[in-house]
Amino acid sequence: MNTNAALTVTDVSFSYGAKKALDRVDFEIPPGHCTMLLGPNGAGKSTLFSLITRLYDTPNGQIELCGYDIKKRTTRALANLGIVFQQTTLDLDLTVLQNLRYHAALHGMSHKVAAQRIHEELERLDMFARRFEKVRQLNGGHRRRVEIARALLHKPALLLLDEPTVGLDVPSRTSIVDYVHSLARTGHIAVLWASHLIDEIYPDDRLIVLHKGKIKAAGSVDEILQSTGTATVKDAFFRLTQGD
Ligand SMILES: Nc1ncnc2c1ncn2[C@@H]1O[C@H](COP(=O)(O)OP(=O)(O)OP(=O)(O)O)[C@@H](O)[C@H]1O
Repeated sequence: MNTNAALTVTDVSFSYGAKKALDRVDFEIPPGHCTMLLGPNGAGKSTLFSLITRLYDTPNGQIELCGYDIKKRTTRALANLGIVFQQTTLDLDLTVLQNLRYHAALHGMSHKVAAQRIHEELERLDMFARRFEKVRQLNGGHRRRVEIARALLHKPALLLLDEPTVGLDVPSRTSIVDYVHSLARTGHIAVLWASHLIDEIYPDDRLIVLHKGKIKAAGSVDEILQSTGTATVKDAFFRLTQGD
């Protein structure tokens, strides 16, 4: 086991009644990389994210964030997590600054520390000049940037992204994909990114392919191409997600 892992998922299963959504799932997410979670519709990605964020209880198996069990040390564990959901969770009638201040307060940051962190993250995302604008006035790409800034305010070790580029135009999508990849590399943060879009994968990313609740493959892009005997991630994905 890698003791530096930001996230460790061990033997996790989950069912909705008789429907098994996750079946003995095991993996680790190391810092310094984007790990792309790929899976067709119904693979179990959202269920997995709901378990990691404690939206659902984990009845079987164990999930640890930076070594803290999310069931036994919930507060310590979740302090290491930043998340961007697929649907926006910003308050549209508050300004950018108000949304971020509110989040910082929930994380127990002092006003001074919050102001400094908000400044830093908005600057890095080129959004500082828009801090007094109401979120409702921002376009989709800018709203996403605010959500990423918010997820990073408390300096999490793991950033969880659930298809954050859905509905964005190509320039906004490209800038967010680039930004998050550089964040993983230079900030040495761990990123777990659920995506349907093969072109969001960079050559040095790690991949997890989930299909019908089971992990079909996990490793670097090269390892997965080699083990499947394919030339592209698209071909590897199709090969791994055919049948059961
Ligand atoms: N509330 C629920 N009740 C019953 N079954 C559910 C529920 N939520 C999800 N499922 C089933 O569990 C399985 C995994 O669903 P999940 O939403 O986690 O997949 P996903 O990979 O996120 O799919 P998508 O890419 O479409 O969002 C699917 O078979 C789905 O139909």
